[in-house]
Amino acid sequence: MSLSSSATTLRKIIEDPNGFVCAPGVYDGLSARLALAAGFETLYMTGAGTAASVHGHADLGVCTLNDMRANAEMIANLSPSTPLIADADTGYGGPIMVARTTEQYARSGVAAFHIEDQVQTKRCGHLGGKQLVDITTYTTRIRAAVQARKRIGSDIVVIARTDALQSFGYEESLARLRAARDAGADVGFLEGVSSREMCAQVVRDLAPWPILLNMVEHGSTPTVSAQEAKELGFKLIIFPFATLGPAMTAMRETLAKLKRTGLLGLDPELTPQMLFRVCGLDESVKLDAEAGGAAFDGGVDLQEK
Ligand SMILES: C[C@](O)(C(=O)O)[C@H](CC(=O)O)C(=O)O
Repeated sequence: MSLSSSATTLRKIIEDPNGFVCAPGVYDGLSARLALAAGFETLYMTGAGTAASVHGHADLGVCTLNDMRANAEMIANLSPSTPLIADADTGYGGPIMVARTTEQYARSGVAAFHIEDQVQTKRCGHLGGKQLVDITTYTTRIRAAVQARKRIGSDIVVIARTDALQSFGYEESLARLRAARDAGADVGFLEGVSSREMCAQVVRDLAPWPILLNMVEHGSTPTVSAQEAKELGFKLIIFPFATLGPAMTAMRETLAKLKRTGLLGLDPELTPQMLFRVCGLDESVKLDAEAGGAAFDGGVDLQEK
């Protein structure tokens, strides 16, 4: 399988007039395994989830290129044929760093990434008070990514995100996305779309350029389902909190129960074997045996005594 194959797969879906991508946000190996097991054909690596899980920090520009690349590489290689769209924040510096980000993501098996026009001390797009770089700096970032992609002969999909809506309004956001498109970006992403009308409008104003919808429930964007997004003309929809949100609720509830009762009270089917099976237990045991190893000859299930 060639290095760019999942990027090529994603490109084909985006170029297909009937193609549509619905990608749940994942932030670590287990959440990615669960999304794959649920049958999703594209994954999204959330930067907010990476900051929260890797560093225990808020989405405030805490993750470095190395943090993000390492997490993306691990996730992308759990199922190399499944395209992974990864957050690339601001590109982590000037044009030289944006080029490094592009090359490293491509070589790590990432199929697509988004770069935005916030300042380096960025924040989650659904927080207030965002500060932006000017349009020239933004298009320089996009150009650096597009040129790097071409230089290494990768199909990695460059998604141009603008955060300009909150401070500068729709027309400026449109101008920024048009400039990014002219600089060679493959997909547009208007962060924090604030109404359904605007959803339809941004798709129309930039047609036939493919547009991504970022579905952050309880953020700045009205709740739109994957089906509705498709009907509105979006080509891709990501749900950054698809696994982080429910994980947080479940962990909180179980921890409170442990504190209260001294027990977890987990579902009976949640055995260690079941958890590890989600994480490739059987494939690993098979691999060992096929190589002539005998470590798991007796299996891994508990024997009745
Ligand atoms: C898409 C995003 O960049 C992410 O990190 O997943 C975030 C999501 C969030 O924190 O609400 C963003 O929209 O900025």
